[in-house]
Amino acid sequence: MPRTMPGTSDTGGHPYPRRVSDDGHPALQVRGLVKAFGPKVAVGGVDLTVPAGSFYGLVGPNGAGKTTTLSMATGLLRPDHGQVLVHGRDLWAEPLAVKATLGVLPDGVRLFDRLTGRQLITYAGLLQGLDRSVVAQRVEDLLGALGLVEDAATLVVDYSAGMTKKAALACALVHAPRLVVLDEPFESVDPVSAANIRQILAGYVASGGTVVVSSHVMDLVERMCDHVAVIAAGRVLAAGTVEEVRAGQSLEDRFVALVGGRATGEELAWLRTSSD
Ligand SMILES: Nc1ncnc2c1ncn2[C@@H]1O[C@H](COP(=O)(O)OP(=O)(O)OP(=O)(O)O)[C@@H](O)[C@H]1O
Repeated sequence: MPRTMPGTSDTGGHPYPRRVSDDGHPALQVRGLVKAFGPKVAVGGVDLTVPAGSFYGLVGPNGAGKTTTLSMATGLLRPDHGQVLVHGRDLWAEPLAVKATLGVLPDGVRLFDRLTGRQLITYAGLLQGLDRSVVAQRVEDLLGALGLVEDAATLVVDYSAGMTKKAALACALVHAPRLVVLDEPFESVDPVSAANIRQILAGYVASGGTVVVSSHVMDLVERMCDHVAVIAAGRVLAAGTVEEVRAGQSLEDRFVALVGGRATGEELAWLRTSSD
């Protein structure tokens, strides 16, 4: 069943204020993005249109180019070619102004991990130019929502992988951006925390925000997202609503059909312990 899009859904009762109506532009438009690392073409001409108010999944096998695409789409990595428009504004033409409207959870980027969790999120909010009292309130809200209150005074360097992910997510959300781009937000995160994060993101989308997530977990993307793009070898193989892309199959089956690459199981015969 198609999900109700923000703007038409009944969001009564949830704690997220409805955002100003969108400006008619997609939240994110990626046109002809290309990135090569030496001879390796990581992203070979990717086009994506992420409608405002959508929950958009980006899926693909290891090495498909998801992180490279999202890094270029969020101003972390300069494309060789192509254009990135965020709500109609050219990210690479006016990076500071556009980045202020973006929340980003990058994959594997070092945090200032000699700060405590509370300090790190506070620092992220202050860097975005928020008032100190606003930051203080939001930091406590985020620590509570993400289950980090007890560890708020612990140095981030001493956090587990999942706790670090949650602290980084809080940093991405503290300035209430219009678009959040999250690279593998659920990796290493326990099921209860993952459910809390999903709930936070669903509320954010219901209030008019836009979320882009990359994930390897097809079931999660199918349940959580209303749009999806399948990317492999640096190219988009399919994109659209989840219903369109899965075309009557489960998203996982469709993904395997599109991407291929299932091993036959014959390759590692030496690994079998029994001789028969
Ligand atoms: N800095 C780099 N230098 C050289 N090659 C790179 C670099 N970053 C990425 N690549 C290559 O580009 C390709 C795409 O990598 P990318 O990290 O974007 O894939 P991904 O889809 O995010 O993979 P995964 O699902 O495993 O995280 C891979 O072949 C990778 O080896």
